[in-house]
Amino acid sequence: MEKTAALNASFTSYSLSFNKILTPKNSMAAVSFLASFSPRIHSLSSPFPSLSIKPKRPTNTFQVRSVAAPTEDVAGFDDMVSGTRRKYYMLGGKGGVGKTSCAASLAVKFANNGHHTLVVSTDPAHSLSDSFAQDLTGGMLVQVEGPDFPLFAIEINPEKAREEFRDAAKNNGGTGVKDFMDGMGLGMLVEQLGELKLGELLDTPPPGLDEAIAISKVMQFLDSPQYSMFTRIVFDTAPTGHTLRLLSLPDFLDASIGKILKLREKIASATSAIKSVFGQEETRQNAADKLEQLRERMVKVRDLFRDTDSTEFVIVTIPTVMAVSESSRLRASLNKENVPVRRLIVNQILPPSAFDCKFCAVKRKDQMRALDMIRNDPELSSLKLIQSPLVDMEIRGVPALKFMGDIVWK
Ligand SMILES: Nc1ncnc2c1ncn2[C@@H]1O[C@H](COP(=O)(O)OP(=O)(O)OP(=O)(O)O)[C@@H](O)[C@H]1O
Repeated sequence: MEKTAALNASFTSYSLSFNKILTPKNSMAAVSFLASFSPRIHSLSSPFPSLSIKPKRPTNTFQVRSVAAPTEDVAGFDDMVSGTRRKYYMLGGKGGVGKTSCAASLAVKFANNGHHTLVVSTDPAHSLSDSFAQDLTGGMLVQVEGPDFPLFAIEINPEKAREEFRDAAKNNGGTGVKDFMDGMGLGMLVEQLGELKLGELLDTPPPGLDEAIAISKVMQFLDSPQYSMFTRIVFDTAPTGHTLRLLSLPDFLDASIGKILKLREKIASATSAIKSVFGQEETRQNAADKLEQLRERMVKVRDLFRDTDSTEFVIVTIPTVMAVSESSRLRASLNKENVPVRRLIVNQILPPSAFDCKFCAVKRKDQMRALDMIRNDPELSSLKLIQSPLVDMEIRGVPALKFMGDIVWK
């Protein structure tokens, strides 16, 4: 009992001193702020033993120290969790900054707040299974054990998605048709549509395609009534570069697939002999339908990213100049594409400490510089700034994710 109280007091001072800049002036306000949160924090059990050491000082006397001074907001979780209309949250940013940890912790928090939640990994290098410390592989919905309410996860296999596109496209007038047309002396027709670069498109699909298809596949099954119970969908997306390409991809694909279909029609009407290439009329029609469906789904993905009512892209970063610069570029691109962004998570911030070693002091200064950069960055300064501390253990498993979620998503 005594140990639990010590743990709670320690964690209370940990998380609050982290989130507030304490100066002699506001320390009393901080103490009452602290008191107002204590019931929620008391219910936490820390999966990080090393964070659960007894407090350095009693809460009401802990030394007030100016540690980090960013303009900090709470995430506005109440707003994120309210309502039963389906909402999509896409978490993205530079590689390794903590996208998966933030996405998984958000999913756990939604589920623990009564939402049927689905967390989707479209990152070709999946780490959801590692993050939840459960086997979620296989490209199917798998229930995550641990949260209070149903939480499902899916890791989409991008290679498989890419194959599907390749097959559908090939059946509808890809390289095979071009070769055939050349053989028939009808290459001119294909040349007229030369800018299509069909062979290239099919053999080396543009980057971002697999992720776009992965998202469209998820949307496809979410459209069916048997999955209508999911009210929160959290996407753990691929690193920035992929995301940016994905954003411009739907327009590109929309045009390309449209052209492929047009080519197919032209060729089919040019000669009935072409039928031998496409096979039976029925097969041809099926393949055409498939491609058309794919095109429609791409358009849906594009629209989903831009739907301010149901979707939000949350940028995750760390306090380094490189990561902040990349986040700024990501925000600018998302803005250009009209993708709604309201929140920026700055992950892995050094927790406050009364006595820094030399390394930590330098590191802290460095982080402060990056936080300053965010505050002065025209793309990032308007976003809600959510701080997430660097913890001294890996965030793995539902209890750890719950712990993280309760710090980040407030
Ligand atoms: N706040 C934190 N404190 C300590 N460790 C953290 C924190 N956030 C993330 N980590 C750790 O950093 C590593 C990378 O995190 P994560 O997989 O969430 O990043 P990611 O951005 O999804 O990476 P990738 O781009 O490779 O998919 C993991 O080992 C995770 O446990």
